[in-house]
Amino acid sequence: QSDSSRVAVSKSEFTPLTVSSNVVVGKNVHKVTLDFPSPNDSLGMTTAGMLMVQGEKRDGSGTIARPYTPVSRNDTLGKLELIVKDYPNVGNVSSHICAAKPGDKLGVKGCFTKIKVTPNKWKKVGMLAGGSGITPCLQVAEELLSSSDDKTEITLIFCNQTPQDIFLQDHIDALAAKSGGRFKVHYCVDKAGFFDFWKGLTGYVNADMVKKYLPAPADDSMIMVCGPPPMYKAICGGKKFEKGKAPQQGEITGILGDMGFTNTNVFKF
Ligand SMILES: Cc1cc2nc3c(=O)[nH]c(=O)nc-3n(C[C@H](O)[C@H](O)[C@H](O)COP(=O)(O)OP(=O)(O)OC[C@H]3O[C@@H](n4cnc5c(N)ncnc54)[C@H](O)[C@@H]3O)c2cc1C
Repeated sequence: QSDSSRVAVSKSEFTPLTVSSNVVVGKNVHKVTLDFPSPNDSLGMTTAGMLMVQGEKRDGSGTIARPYTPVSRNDTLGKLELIVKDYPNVGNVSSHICAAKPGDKLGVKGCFTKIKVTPNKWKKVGMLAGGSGITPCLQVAEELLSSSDDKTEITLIFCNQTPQDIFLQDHIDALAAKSGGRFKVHYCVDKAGFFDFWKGLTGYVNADMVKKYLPAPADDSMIMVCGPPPMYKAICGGKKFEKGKAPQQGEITGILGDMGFTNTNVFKF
């Protein structure tokens, strides 16, 4: 962020930003770029952060907002980028964002920090991402890998339903390739089907995969989990939702709980 840079997005009210591009990057997955009012403006985010995006409800009954995770870097000037998975025919804000055309405006509020990530805070970080749950994991990996002082060993297991559903693979593989071994990636699919060429992991994430690829429970390690509710339930237990309160982490149960992980070394996005 340069001295003359201004934070473009307010934490207290929705700031309208103009869509400058909307590109399909996978099955029902879009990369949407939003321009800041000035090319010198910045996002003002502390990693790992998210922002709220407004959208029209599908039934036309008004506007609602949902959280999304910027995948552009904190120091990117003039724009922010989102990766959004559309739920066609059922989604509300996801469909609103994915249908946006260059020139359209989207209301954005934030950024809000979910967990502060700084270089060498942990020795090892494991990541379990399901589908669009890749976005916070990518944000954290990019932030740590961009620091020349950082030595964190990061291992990601990126889960999708089938090999065709995997998106951003080129981007993720390129990050790993230039990380000097600091960032390792394993792809896992529920079903490889007739994809004989599939060389990755198959089936839902299990204890053997966690033991083999991710850090063991330790004070200087952290496992980050982001995916759909059934994935949280199986891997670490769901987040705790109470009316009128921000979502809480909830107890660590499931595969990670059985392996001795606790809230000190697991974070649910
Ligand atoms: C901290 C945080 C960060 C997030 N970051 C991102 C991000 O970077 N990119 C992104 O794409 N999403 C992200 N999400 C999810 C996002 O906030 C919305 O929940 C999602 O886009 C669906 O919102 P919606 O308004 O379209 O659908 P909703 O109105 O919430 O749901 C409508 C219907 O859509 C279907 N649906 C919604 N979600 C799912 C799901 N996960 N699996 C299957 N069906 C579903 C269901 O049928 C549901 O009844 C994040 C969530 C959190 C909590």
